[in-house]
Formats: sequence, C-alpha cells, structure tokens
Amino acid sequence: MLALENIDHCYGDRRVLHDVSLSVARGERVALVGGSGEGKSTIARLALALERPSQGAFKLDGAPVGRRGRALKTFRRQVQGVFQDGPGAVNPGHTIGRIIEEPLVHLSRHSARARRARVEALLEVVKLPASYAAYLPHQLSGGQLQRVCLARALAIEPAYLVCDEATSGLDTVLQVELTRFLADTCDRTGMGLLFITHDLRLARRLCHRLIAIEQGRLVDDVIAGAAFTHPAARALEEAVLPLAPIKTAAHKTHRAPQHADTVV
Ligand SMILES: Nc1ncnc2c1ncn2[C@@H]1O[C@H](COP(=O)(O)OP(=O)(O)OP(=O)(O)O)[C@@H](O)[C@H]1O
Repeated sequence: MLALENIDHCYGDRRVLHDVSLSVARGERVALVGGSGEGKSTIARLALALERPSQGAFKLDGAPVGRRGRALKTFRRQVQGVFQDGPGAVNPGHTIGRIIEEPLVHLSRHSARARRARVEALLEVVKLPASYAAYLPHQLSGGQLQRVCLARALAIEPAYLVCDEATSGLDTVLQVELTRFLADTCDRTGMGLLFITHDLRLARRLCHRLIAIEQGRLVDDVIAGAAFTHPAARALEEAVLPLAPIKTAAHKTHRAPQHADTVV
C-alpha cells in the first residue's frame, strides 16, 4: 500500500494541501481528479518522494519512506512516475534507448543484453518503432516523448505507478490503447496506479476508484460506477463540453449560406 496520511503541505506560508489521506493498494487503480491548481501535481510529487510533506506520514507497505541513500533507492525501485512534460523530463543529449534503459541500469541487475531486449519490448508496448532507440529526444514529437517516459517508468516493473496527466498529450486512440495497457499491467503484475487527470471519462474508464480534490482538500471518494456527491466534484462531472457548437450572437446574424444563396 502506498499511503499519504493526514498530509498538510505548505509552500512558504501558503498551505496548499489540507489533511490529505490517500492510499493505493497493490493492483488498485485510483484516479485523482480536479480542476487546475487544486493540488493534484503536489500530491504526485509527494507520492513519488520528490518532495516531503510539511506534516503527516508517507508510507510504503506500512513503513515510513526513507529520505535518502539505500532506503530511497528501495522506494524508487517500487514507485515510479510519469509527468505531462515529456521534453522536460528527459536528458536531451541521451538517446531514447539510453533514456528508457536508465532505471534498469541503476535499479535492476539486468545484463546489458537483457536491458536492450527490454528497451525493445517497451518501445513496442508504447507503439514506437524499435529504430527509435537510436534517436535523440528532439527528433520525437511531444506525444512520442510522453510515451518514452511511460516506457521508462514501466522498465523496472514498479509496484506502483503515479501518472500525472501522463496521457494528456496523446491522441484519443493512443490514450485508449495505453490506458488499456496500463489496466492490463495492473491486473497482470499487481501494479497499483495513481492516475491524475482532468479527464473524468478516462478516469472512469480506467480506474476502480475516483477521488476528487478541491482547494487542496479531498472532497469525494467513489467507486468508478458511482456518481460524485460533493458539489465541487459534481461540477467537474457537469462541465463536459456539449457536442453542439456554442451559439453566439454572431451565429444568429451571420447565417451560413444556403443552397439557394450560392451562385453557380
Ligand atoms: N513549487 C511551488 N511553489 C509555490 N507554490 C506552488 C508550487 N507548486 C505548486 N504550488 C501551488 O500549489 C497549488 C497547487 O498546485 P498543483 O500544481 O499541485 O495543482 P494542480 O491541481 O496539479 O494544477 P494543474 O492541473 O493546473 O497542473 C497552486 O496554487 C500552486 O500555485
């Protein structure tokens, strides 16, 4: 179990998280949803031990997470993350193959040959040609780099994965394929997933449980099939864009040309 317990978090004298308690069990897929600036990425950074909470406990399998050295390395072997900013998350001077291989070098005992085979398999998983292993990051699109970051995070088969808007830069077909792959991985390996997103539909499709955050407070926690009850969470649900075009005054005055208007 990856668990944040009664977390308060401050930047300077500004408190951005208030008494947050959130846990992800092995094999469980939990979505954290909320609007912009509500505290989702802060929770992602805390869950990945990239920052330490101002107050409260952070535990992995019941034990407090170590702050440095071997304890932190053990944590990194178990918990990996993917953020939205693909280009910012990779070394621009390293090849794609080296980037994906990196956690295997530091956190596993794979031989060089086994690492190369794993890189190839991971590229296939994220729908990139094996030849991309030799490319540099600037030769890939933002969405392709996003997939490289996902491959890197999955390389050591972590026990938990934290995705912060990790599929947001991808087209819908790829999003569906990769979320299906993530779900399969969780079922197959028992990986726990904390999936942070603005996209409620994606969250409901992928996750067992949905947690809503507003102004640094967790305000709702429901199973995927159930409706939210808190007004802020319901507002997220209702804020889905309608399929019809938005009607403006200009729509009314600028009538689209009818067949009869057209001079042939
Ligand atoms: N390093 C920082 N220093 C100061 N304030 C910060 C820092 N990081 C985040 N904040 C503040 O914490 C609050 C929560 O930010 P956070 O990035 O966690 O929100 P979010 O829900 O992930 O937003 P978005 O969906 O827009 O990425 C915001 O008010 C933000 O300004």
